[in-house]
This record gives sequence, structure tokens and C-alpha cells, in this order.
Amino acid sequence: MKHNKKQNYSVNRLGRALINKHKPCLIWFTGLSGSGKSTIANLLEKELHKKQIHTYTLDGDNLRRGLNKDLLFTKEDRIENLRRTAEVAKLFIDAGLVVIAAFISPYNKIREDIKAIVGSDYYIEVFVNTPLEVCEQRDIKGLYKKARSGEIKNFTGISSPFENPISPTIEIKTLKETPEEAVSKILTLLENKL
Ligand SMILES: Nc1ncnc2c1ncn2[C@@H]1O[C@H](COP(=O)(O)OS(=O)(=O)O)[C@@H](OP(=O)(O)O)[C@H]1O
Ligand SMILES: Nc1ncnc2c1ncn2[C@@H]1O[C@H](COP(=O)(O)OP(=O)(O)O)[C@@H](O)[C@H]1O
Repeated sequence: MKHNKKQNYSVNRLGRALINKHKPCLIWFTGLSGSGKSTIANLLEKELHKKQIHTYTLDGDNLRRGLNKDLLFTKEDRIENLRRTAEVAKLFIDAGLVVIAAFISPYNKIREDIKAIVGSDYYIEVFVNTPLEVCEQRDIKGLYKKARSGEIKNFTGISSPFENPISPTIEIKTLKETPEEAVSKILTLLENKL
């Protein structure tokens, strides 16, 4: 493969951060389906918006309707789904945004790769830790039922693995913390970062 030298442009991250009056970063939510990633991500974005912070949320379900619509749920496809998403997040970080991402992202290796793609200084990992039994009980989309009956294959937690993050920046236990408490914890961390 031919690698061209990277083309440099004069306007950079720092210049954009000065205009935006805040730094960019990626807040990456990982957890089982139904664990609470989108609920907390949505509330976090609303709070950041109130503070005039420029945000954009990338959501697994949504990206799989467009950019990643060719991908399924094999290990290989999940890795490609997340690699592409991390590259998009990197571009949005370059553009100066606080990027919020909500993806199951079940493997430690791929989470390490995401961190390497965007740069460890910009990466905040939030593990939404909800026991499988609780996610299955919630079953807000009816997917666990279909996974149990075999109608859906490779379903995370049932027929496909989820590796608990080894050292997340923040862990949210949704059985003990409300979405509001989770967001407050994340905002406290961001105070020194943005
Ligand atoms: N087999 C299987 N396993 C897991 N999830 C499935 C599957 N099939 C469909 N869905 C729906 O897809 C959403 C997860 O997509 P992600 O892109 O976040 O997954 S991954 O990070 O690539 O593992 C997930 O959304 P969330 O419930 O919001 O997590 C499901 O709605
Ligand atoms: N403490 C909590 N934090 C987040 N979600 C919670 C909590 N307690 C209950 N829930 C509920 O759990 C469900 C989580 O769904 P969702 O946010 O779509 O999960 P995911 O995006 O991880 O698939 C929602 O119906 C939400 O109201």
C-alpha cells in the first residue's frame, strides 16, 4: 500500500479550542445492551449543551444505519464498526468537539485501539456497569428474548462475549446511581479537562 506524507494545515486543534473556549475530548460509553449508555449519554449531552459546549453524539444503533450499515455483529464486524467510529471521533476531536460515543464495544483490545486512535489524553472511558440479569429484565427492545430463542445470533452477553473494562476512567453502577448522579460524576471529571 502506498502511504503519502500527511498534509499539514495551519489551523489546528489549539486554534479551534481558542474559538470554542473549551478543549475537545472523547467520552466513550461501553456496556451491555440496555445497560444505560444512551440514557446517560443523552443526559450528559443536554447538560454540556446548557454550558455552551460544542458536542456531538455517536451512537452504535444510529451509525449502523448509515456509515456502518454493511456491518453485522461478528467479532470482525464489531471491530471494524468501532475502528471506523474511532476514526470519525478523531476527526470530530480535530474539529474541536466534545464527542460522546455510546457503543457496546465489548473487547478490551478494541477499547485500547480506540484510545490509541484518538490519543490517550483525549480519551475518557465510562463503563456503564449493569448486571446482565438486569439488562435482560429491562429488555427494552425485546432483543434479549430473541437472543435466548436463537432468533438473533452473536448477541452480547448471551452468545457473544463482553469483557469488563480493566481500568475505565469512570464506572457507573446503574443499580446504585441514577442517570443524574452518573452525569454529575462525569461533569466533575470534565471540569479540569475542558
Ligand atoms: N447481536 C447483537 N449484539 C448486540 N447488539 C445488537 C445485536 N443485534 C442488534 N443489536 C443492537 O445493536 C446495538 C449495538 O451496536 P454497537 O455498534 O454498539 O455494538 S458493538 O460496539 O459493535 O459491539 C444494540 O444497541 P444498544 O442496546 O443501544 O447497546 C442493539 O440494539
Ligand atoms: N441508573 C440508570 N442509568 C441509566 N439507565 C437506567 C438507570 N436505571 C434504569 N435505567 C433504564 O435502563 C434503560 C437503559 O436503556 P438504554 O439507555 O437504551 O441502554 P443502552 O444504550 O446501553 O442499550 C432505560 O430504559 C433507562 O430508563
